[in-house]
Amino acid sequence: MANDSPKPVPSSAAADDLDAMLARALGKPLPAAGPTEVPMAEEAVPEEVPESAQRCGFVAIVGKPNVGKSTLLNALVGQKISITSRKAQTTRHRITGYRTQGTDQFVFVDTPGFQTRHGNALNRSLNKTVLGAVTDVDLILFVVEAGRFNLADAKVLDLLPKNIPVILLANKFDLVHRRGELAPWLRSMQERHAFAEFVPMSAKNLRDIGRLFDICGKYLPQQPWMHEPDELTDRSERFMAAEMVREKLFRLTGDELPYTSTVVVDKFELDGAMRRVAATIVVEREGHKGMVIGEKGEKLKRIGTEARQELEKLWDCKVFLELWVKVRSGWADDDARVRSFGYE
Ligand SMILES: Nc1nc2c(ncn2[C@@H]2O[C@H](COP(=O)(O)OP(=O)(O)OP(=O)(O)O)[C@@H](O)[C@H]2O)c(=O)[nH]1
Repeated sequence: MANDSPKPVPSSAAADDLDAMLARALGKPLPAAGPTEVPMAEEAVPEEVPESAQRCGFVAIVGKPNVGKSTLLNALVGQKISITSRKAQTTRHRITGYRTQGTDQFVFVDTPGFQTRHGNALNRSLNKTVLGAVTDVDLILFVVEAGRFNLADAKVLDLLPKNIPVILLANKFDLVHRRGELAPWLRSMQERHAFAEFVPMSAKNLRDIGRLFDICGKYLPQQPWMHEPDELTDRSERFMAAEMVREKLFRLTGDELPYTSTVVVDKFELDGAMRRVAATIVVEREGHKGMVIGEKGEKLKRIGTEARQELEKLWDCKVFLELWVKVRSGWADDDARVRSFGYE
């Protein structure tokens, strides 16, 4: 088993050694300092692969909030299927994305960042989702910010089963300017868990994503694919609509709006080639409603326009999107409400 024999880390790695080690882990050259945006992949349908040659497995992406899990999932799938924002706790559901490359089919499971700060019903539900996601997989990508590790990371690491290989994925490597300082960090990380491999990278760098595929491929068991090679996700269009509105909501309101605001799709209809969506943004207080609507309704209008444009791109059709805002105080503390809004 790969994680029975962690890679030895040089005991007194100088910056050069570390660079060489990182280069080996990543394949040369090291990532450029600035991140490059990952373009949406034009999904090429893979050539016929005989069933006997197919490999297929589950890969869970775990980590505390805001380390870049959703950015990574989107880049791996080659399409935006998970929303991202600077606001922690954007991902609230287990999202499965697929990617088929050559003989390999990867089934990726994205998880909400594990919540340690508040014990409300929403967070209890989120944490249960994380636990469910890591128990039955072939490989775990434990995502941290390169060079950093705190209590929140430690709590996630503690949850990981010992019998499944875990790759330490040191994300946001583009933000590390003194790579030499990573050596002691890496040593301390190896003491915390017998990681199968160490991958410093940037989820925003397409070349790093290619290398990550090569690294992960060898952990997939040999078995027939579970999905069509051009399938990308098991999430419904209705779900994607709610997620897209939620992303724009968080991006455009910044830190003013508490993360407990959510989006519920009230209507989803196919009208010829067009999709008609009506959704409600649910906030906890009257004051939050104003933040969402903005002066003369400008903010809400922008949220609607940006979400509509992204959905039109995603589905390649015209979208008619109607948005409402409602106040439901205390919903995130109420188990029944949390369930009624679609959380498991
Ligand atoms: N510089 C840099 N920023 C990154 C990288 N990966 C992600 N980010 C940024 O980090 C922020 C958080 O990314 P997300 O992908 O939403 O993080 P997450 O872990 O899914 O967050 P939760 O949904 O809260 O669990 C966003 O602003 C991303 O653009 C990276 O490799 N380099």
